[in-house]
Amino acid sequence: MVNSRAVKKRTMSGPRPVVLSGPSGAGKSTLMKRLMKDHEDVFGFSVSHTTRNPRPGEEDGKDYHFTTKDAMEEGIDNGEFIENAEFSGNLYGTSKAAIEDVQAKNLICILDVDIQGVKRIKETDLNPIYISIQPPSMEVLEKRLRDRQTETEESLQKRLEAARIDMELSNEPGVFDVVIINDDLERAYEELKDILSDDIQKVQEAKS
Ligand SMILES: Nc1ncnc2c1ncn2[C@@H]1O[C@H](COP(=O)(O)OP(=O)(O)OP(=O)(O)O)[C@@H](O)[C@H]1O
Ligand SMILES: Nc1nc2c(ncn2[C@@H]2O[C@H](COP(=O)(O)O)[C@@H](O)[C@H]2O)c(=O)[nH]1
Repeated sequence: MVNSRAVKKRTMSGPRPVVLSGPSGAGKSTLMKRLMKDHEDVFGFSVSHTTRNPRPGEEDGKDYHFTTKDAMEEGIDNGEFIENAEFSGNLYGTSKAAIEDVQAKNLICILDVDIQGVKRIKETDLNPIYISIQPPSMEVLEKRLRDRQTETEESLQKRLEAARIDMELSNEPGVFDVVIINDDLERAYEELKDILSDDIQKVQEAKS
């Protein structure tokens, strides 16, 4: 892991993208939504494709592009995705268009992907900042996932199994630039904001 100063570099082509990863239920969406709400016109979300069913309140085209396995596989075969992975029995993927849509607006592109996505993005020239959001423990993670009431018992067990692998890999040197333990939400959010503060300021200055 390098210090946060070292990850505050930017690509020449515009704001450097941010990859948020970490176990399902660790708090990625919670932190990301707050970051985007508090910094309007700074961040843009890379809307992934998925074959899973929408949860109550999720909007097609905003939270995900909800699609079928056949359509997604066709898109993958046509080279429309920079990465894709199977997670908890469903396909997920980042389309090139999802990233281009954000970059065209000169916003910091945020990608929310699992650990497989992280590995695949490392094979591309996207050059994002890699941030892992981790829960304080497996017990806390399981409680958060159960309390969220979005998973069947089968899906929950698959997610916990994936989380064990994720938690091990996230500690390997060089995988992530920064690992944030999301125990106290306020503290985790302050840490995330601090890591991105230079990038946020540069986008704000460019717009003023
Ligand atoms: N620091 C925290 N303390 C307590 N609860 C939290 C904290 N952070 C997030 N939560 C809660 O934990 C649950 C999981 O959070 P969230 O949905 O943001 O996780 P996620 O990492 O985005 O999961 P997924 O990858 O499945 O989308 C939510 O109900 C959220 O309100
Ligand atoms: N490799 C990818 N992983 C993705 C993508 N979009 C989301 N995800 C990850 O999937 C799990 C489960 O998400 P959920 O919304 O069903 O709870 C989570 O870890 C996400 O980070 C993607 O495009 N590629």
